[in-house]
Amino acid sequence: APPTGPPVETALAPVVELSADRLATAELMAAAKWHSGDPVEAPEREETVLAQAERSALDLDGDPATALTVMRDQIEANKVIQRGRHAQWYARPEQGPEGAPDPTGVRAELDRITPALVGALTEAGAGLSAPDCEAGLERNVRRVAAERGLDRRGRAALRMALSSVCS
Ligand SMILES: C=C(O[C@@H]1C=C(C(=O)O)C=C[C@H]1O)C(=O)O
Repeated sequence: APPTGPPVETALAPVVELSADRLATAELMAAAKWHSGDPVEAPEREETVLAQAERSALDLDGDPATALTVMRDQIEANKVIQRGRHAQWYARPEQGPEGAPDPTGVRAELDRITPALVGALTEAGAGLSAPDCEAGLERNVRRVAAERGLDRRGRAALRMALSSVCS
């Protein structure tokens, strides 16, 4: 008999929710860097995030290659949001952020999300190669986008962050 488990749509729910949580931090990081003048791209930090993702996958008996590929997409999507905000604020400084969030705190939040996201991917397991993976992913994207009121750019970034989840 084929293995039974939760429907892939259910298994993907935490993957999509944690990805949306992760993208929400891009707004804070964009504001932090707008104030500090630091560039959006922080290559050393990216290496740290990727190493943590790989380690989490190994610890959980998951698939490190999947964890790395998905996290690379998550990082790219995060930078798209940050660059979009910077372009907007450059063009219209009056729309710029009021506060200057502490980037250390934002990175601590990202460091909590990474193992949870890798755990959710690991839990989804064989569902990621199921024929209905893309459909289940898209239903979750629409639900989470509606729940959180994501705009077009936010939805596009969420899809980008998740583009390698199904294989
Ligand atoms: C979120 C940041 O900005 C970028 C995105 C990263 C990420 O998504 O983890 C990591 C480094 C930066 O290239 C950051 O600097 O921490």
